[in-house]
Amino acid sequence: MCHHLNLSLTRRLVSQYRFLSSYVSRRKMTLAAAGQFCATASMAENLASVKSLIHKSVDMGAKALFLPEASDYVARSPAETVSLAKSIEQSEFVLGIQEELRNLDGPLDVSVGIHESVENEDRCKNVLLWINSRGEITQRYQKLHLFDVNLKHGPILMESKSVQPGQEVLKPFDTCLGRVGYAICYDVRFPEHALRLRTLGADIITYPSAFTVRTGQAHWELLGRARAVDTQTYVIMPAQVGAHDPEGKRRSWGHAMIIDPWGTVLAQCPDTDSLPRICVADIDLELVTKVRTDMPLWQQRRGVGVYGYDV
Ligand SMILES: O=C(O)CNC(=O)[C@H](CS)NC(=O)CCC(=O)C(=O)O
Repeated sequence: MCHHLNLSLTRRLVSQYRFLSSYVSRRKMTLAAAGQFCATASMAENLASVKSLIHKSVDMGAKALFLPEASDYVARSPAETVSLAKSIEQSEFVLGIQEELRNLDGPLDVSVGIHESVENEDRCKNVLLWINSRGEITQRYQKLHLFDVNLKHGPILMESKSVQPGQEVLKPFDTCLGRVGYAICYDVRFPEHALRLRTLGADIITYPSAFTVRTGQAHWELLGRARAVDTQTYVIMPAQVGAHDPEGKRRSWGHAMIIDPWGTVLAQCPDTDSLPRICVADIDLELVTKVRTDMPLWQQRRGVGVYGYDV
């Protein structure tokens, strides 16, 4: 009797396990990595950090690595920011990443934030590039919203002193993970931008950042999760961390993270040191579809007649 019971229980468990594992393995999931490190004013140093993140990502089986804003350098003044800027074709930092990707074993795509110089202009551009596994630059976005703030207890930063703003939203583009929408750092505070990316087809939005410690403590995770829940997309937030100069005048918040379309933080880097790190999570496009089907926000929006504008 007892023997019988155990046998049928075992059978039931085995068949349940078979069902579940076939269900799980049928779902196509692709591993994404979000990078965190501390860029200095030395492009060569930063390239070395980024190369180590590229290798960590491949070792862990990730198919794309998302790097922070200003991965090429974080300068000590607006004047230095402009003077270090290069054209994309002449940036040894970008050329170094392209070459590294061409020589890898596994295929890896990279999203990376850099500065781009503009000929005969006294300001540069803050841009985000997609570099595919063959080392080709296939997408370029220029930061739309510039971080000009003057908080009573700090920070005071005037990004527009050294940077020209972009003029258009970049249409989300296909990648091995899904359709990616591009935005940078301070852009995360503008929900209209995220909503527009979703309307244009994004499954994933990335906000590569160098958030200040003060604003990061108060808003970083809140904003990332809010944009994920607003748009029902994955949100990938690569981040600069720690002190960028020896005096520690400029520090970044860190906490690189990957958030799913339900708002769950799937992975996060610690801020206990400034070592180059990645956190990884599976991108599951079926979850994107499920969240959107269960709660069809985009069929329920009221649009221009009610809000005064469409997203
Ligand atoms: O200066 C560079 O080279 C790279 N760019 C940045 O670090 C930018 C502009 S100063 N930082 C931000 O946008 C922080 C936003 C932020 O912290 C917030 O929204 O609270």
